[in-house]
Amino acid sequence: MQISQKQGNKDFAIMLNAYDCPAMLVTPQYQILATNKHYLESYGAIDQSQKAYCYKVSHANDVPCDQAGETCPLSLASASDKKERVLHIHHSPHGKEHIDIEILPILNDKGEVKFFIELLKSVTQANPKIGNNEMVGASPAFNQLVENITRVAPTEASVLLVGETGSGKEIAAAAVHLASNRKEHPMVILECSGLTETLFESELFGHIKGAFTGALYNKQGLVEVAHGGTLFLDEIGDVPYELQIKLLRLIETGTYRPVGSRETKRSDFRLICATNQDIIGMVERGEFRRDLYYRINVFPIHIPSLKERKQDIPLLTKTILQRIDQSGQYSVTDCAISLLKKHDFMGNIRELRNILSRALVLSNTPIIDHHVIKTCLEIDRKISGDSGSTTDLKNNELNYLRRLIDSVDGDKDKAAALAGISTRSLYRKIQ
Ligand SMILES: Nc1ncnc2c1ncn2[C@@H]1O[C@H](COP(=O)(O)OP(=O)(O)OP(=O)(O)O)[C@@H](O)[C@H]1O
Repeated sequence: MQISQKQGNKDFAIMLNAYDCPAMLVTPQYQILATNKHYLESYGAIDQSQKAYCYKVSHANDVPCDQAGETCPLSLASASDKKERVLHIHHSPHGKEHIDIEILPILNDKGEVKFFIELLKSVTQANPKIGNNEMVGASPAFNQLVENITRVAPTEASVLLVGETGSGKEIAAAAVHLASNRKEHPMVILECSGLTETLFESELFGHIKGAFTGALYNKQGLVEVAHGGTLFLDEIGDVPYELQIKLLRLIETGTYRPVGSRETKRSDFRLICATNQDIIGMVERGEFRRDLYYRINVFPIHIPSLKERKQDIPLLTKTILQRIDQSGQYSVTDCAISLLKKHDFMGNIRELRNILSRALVLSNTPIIDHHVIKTCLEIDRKISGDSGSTTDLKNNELNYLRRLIDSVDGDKDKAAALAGISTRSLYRKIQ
């Protein structure tokens, strides 16, 4: 616990220790009067030789956040006289961090705000700097996403993640699960597209031996595995209409029957669904059950496309590069990043990842420059049939694919996956 000697306010400062997270006592003039023991453990002592202001300590700013064009929790709580909550990126001894801030105004008997208690909860599923597995980003669209995830995660509400392909729906589902009270239990994923009725049912509910031809053993369903944890249904819009009623029954009652069994089982899971389709349009066209839509759509979260968060491209590029090449020897030039920023990423972050995987193969040096990125982007356009078919481009593509195959020791399935094309197309192209 740290108390500003000049201000005293010891009683308030002692109270801060009752919070199980870092907390500080702040005046309406932004001055930090005290911090609790969790604050000290997480962020260290504040220099009290001069007045410590929250905007200086947490943001390294010289003016309050609202004067720097950001939301200021203090001014929000002053205006409402109520508890407020915002997501901020703080500077800390560990670098930049997403922090979920809760701020409580303390009023005197005249109803004037005397102090604020600021609670700071670190959001570990998001990272505004290069990170290992978490979602990274620092743009307003990304911060809004993190704020939504942080709010809904501790509740039991069903979440519907809506976003374009490759925009990060699965990683967002994992972030919700990891920030929930169910994080010690599994998150089970079912990819709903392309499943026949029998397969869907037996995957989800399990089956007993002899339930259908080929059912040689009893098989546990994913719903059972998800007990206590989270069930993530990816591409929910692809569940055939006839099967939607079974899903509805499961969600409404928490009960199900393994295929071929008369026994009714029960599972307690939190539901997260994802789609890249216009699911409301599907409801209106009668392709998706309205009752099921209302069940899965308790808390919808929009996953921004890369187009909506172009300013995250430099950070994402560096992070993804580090994740695909753990030797850490590769770097990207500013010119290459500018080129990436101009690209229209229809496949979003997955496309960015593919392009960077290709760049590693094509680059002759550990410095990935704009020439390499340009070639990777041109190959992409060529593969999707969207550009002039110059001989150069064809040769580039051929060279690239050959080097890609060499780099994975001749494994053509792996090379095709890296190039984002089918193995058949790969064979056709290298003939
Ligand atoms: N914010 C992020 N920070 C770092 N990597 C990310 C982020 N968002 C997505 N990715 C990466 O981008 C790739 C695609 O993400 P993900 O699989 O979650 O997308 P998706 O929307 O579920 O895709 P699909 O629509 O095909 O199911 C993954 O490699 C994932 O790790």
